[in-house]
Amino acid sequence: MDKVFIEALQIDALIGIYDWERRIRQTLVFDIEMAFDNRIPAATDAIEDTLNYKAVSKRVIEVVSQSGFGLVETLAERVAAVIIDEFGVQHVKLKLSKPGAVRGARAVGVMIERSRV
Ligand SMILES: Nc1nc2c(c(=O)[nH]1)N=C([C@H](O)[C@@H](O)CO)CN2
Repeated sequence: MDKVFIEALQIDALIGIYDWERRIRQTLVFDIEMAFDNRIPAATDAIEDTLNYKAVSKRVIEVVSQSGFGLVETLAERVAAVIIDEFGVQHVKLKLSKPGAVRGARAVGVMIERSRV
């Protein structure tokens, strides 16, 4: 299946389980792959026929900026659900990285894949 992707989308959010994390905003990084049949927009050359990565990015920024979960797992699940429910995506692969959360690691986080049921 073809994909539409968003790579290294950086968004500041309230995230984390520790007290000090509840008082600051941290930069999270999202890599998102969304299944989509690109032959349709390729035939029409019309933005209306695409899965618009700008529109998805804007909505993800909105959701993440307004969120305040403890775990990255919870936030990843919420973002995947929004992409599937609001943009009609059949399958999404999402990597949520939390850079600098663990000393010695460039980033930690989660990778999930979810499908429309
Ligand atoms: N699997 C997870 N492990 C941890 C998380 C998390 O969200 N998922 N969060 C933390 C802390 O918030 C950490 O990021 C602070 O450095 C620890 N482990």
